[in-house]
Amino acid sequence: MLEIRALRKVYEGHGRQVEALHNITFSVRAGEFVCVVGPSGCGKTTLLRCLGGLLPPTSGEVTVAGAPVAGPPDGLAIVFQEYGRSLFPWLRVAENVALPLKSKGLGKAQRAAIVGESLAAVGLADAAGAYPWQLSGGMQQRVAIARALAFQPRVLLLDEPFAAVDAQTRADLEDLVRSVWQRFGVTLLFVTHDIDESVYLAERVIILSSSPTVVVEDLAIDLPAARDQLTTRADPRFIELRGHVYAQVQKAKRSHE
Ligand SMILES: Nc1ncnc2c1ncn2[C@@H]1O[C@H](COP(=O)(O)OP(=O)(O)OP(=O)(O)O)[C@@H](O)[C@H]1O
Repeated sequence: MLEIRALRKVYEGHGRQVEALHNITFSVRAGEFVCVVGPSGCGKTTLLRCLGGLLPPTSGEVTVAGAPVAGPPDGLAIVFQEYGRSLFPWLRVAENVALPLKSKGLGKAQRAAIVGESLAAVGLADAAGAYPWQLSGGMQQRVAIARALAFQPRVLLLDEPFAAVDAQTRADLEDLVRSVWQRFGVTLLFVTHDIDESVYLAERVIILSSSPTVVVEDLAIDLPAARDQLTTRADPRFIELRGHVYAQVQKAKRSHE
């Protein structure tokens, strides 16, 4: 579903060059849940922007469902880290969630049904009439997830979506994203710098090095599909996997110092 081949991205400007991505190759099959983890500043956001068609690569190729990405691909939605800036404060929650449906040419009743279903999926059916600024940070991020779901994407990209919420809310949102993935069968690429989060969430973890950024390892997460914040995180296999990812990230950092 997602193919990234020899992707390189160099930012140029003000007389200097920053090579954010050196050479990235990996793919994500339809319906997979893959996390990308790597040290701060290694180019995770740059990678997602290239995938989402928001940024042209310097070289290499990115395809979504077989089609080369030249602009935002059909059927792809992105949830950003900064929920505060991604929702419109002058629109009510339901209106924010309805926004991506405008271009789909659906009738009013159909739009309302999809909005209601998406809000219910994130546990916010009661908040439809509220304004985003009346909600907590975690609730606002759930609205952003509902908006992405309303679009009924085949591919969902999430860029450190829980970085700005407290630990308890973060755990709830992690479980929400896994249940959404299981229920809607969407292909999901989730970027995080949090090693525990990547192992808890994904079926596969792509570990990136620091700059010049390459894929260090493509690791299958062979934990049971039913995950639980208490039992999964206490599972010896979880502890082994997170230890392995941690060591790889540390090694990747050291090799560039
Ligand atoms: N628009 C830009 N112009 C120039 N350099 C940029 C631009 N955007 C990002 N960079 C540089 O590219 C590198 C990768 O940035 P990016 O934001 O993709 O990393 P990241 O892994 O998402 O970082 P973090 O984990 O801190 O969010 C950094 O060195 C950053 O300074």
